Amino acid sequence: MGIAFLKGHGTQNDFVLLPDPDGELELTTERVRALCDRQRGLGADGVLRVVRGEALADEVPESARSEAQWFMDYRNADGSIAEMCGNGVRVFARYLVEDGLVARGTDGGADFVIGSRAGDRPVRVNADGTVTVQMGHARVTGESMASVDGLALTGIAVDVGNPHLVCRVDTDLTALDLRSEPAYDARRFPGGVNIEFVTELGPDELSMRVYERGVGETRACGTGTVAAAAMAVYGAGQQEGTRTVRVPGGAVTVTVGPNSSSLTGPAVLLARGELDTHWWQAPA
Ligand SMILES: N[C@@H](CCC[C@H](N)C(=O)O)C(=O)O
Repeated sequence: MGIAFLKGHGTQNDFVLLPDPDGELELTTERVRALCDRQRGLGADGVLRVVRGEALADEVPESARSEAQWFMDYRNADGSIAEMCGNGVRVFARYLVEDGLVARGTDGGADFVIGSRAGDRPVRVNADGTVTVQMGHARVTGESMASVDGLALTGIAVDVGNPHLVCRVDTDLTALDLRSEPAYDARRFPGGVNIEFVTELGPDELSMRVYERGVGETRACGTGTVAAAAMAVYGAGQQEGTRTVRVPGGAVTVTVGPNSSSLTGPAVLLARGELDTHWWQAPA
């Protein structure tokens, strides 16, 4: 028997899911990198290990211990661990419901909680397959600088469980060269940072590109869209507000309040199969 996997994406931020209810898989950096590699692996921006909360209790910091039945063990494509993934958690939630690991209610939707290293995230899998996630407080923690493609930008630092630097861009967003990592203040972000480039398209609509920590440019970043909406809503002097955030891979809806935020968007499962056990032992 090989090792079960699924492939999914949320606004084209794509993931390999590894169902591992009892926490038996040894998810090494090498294996994550090989799985995510688009030539020698399945190809993905990250890996979502689907594990029961009780099975992972010893591996997660005390602050992230959860009573939730399922825990999202998230890894970036370079093998690093991140606290949270807003697109990944939607795909993770949809998998649990589609495979009957969480039951739907009479309205066809399902409400439950998923544990993550950033804390518990209540989710609703809607009857139409979209997913709404309560993303917690998007906390603005100050300002910092980034530079990319010859542009020096001032950004707003936003903590969505993981770190973000949201930079407003007045020039054509599609022309930005994000093939290499933007420069940022490593003293301010010693663990690295996800950097969003954002243009306001109208009072309720943003356009965003992102360079993700541990991955590179991706076609979407859920936590990044929450950070971008927080920048726009709070920056407009509002306590709460809703924004459509357009990214290269689609669009999501984000609502930001004084101490809370929510993210609604698509979650797609497109394939499932088995990894070869020989490859898993020594990914080539
Ligand atoms: N794609 C994710 C964010 C994944 C983690 C991030 N790269 C980090 O290192 O913090 C999302 O949809 O939020």
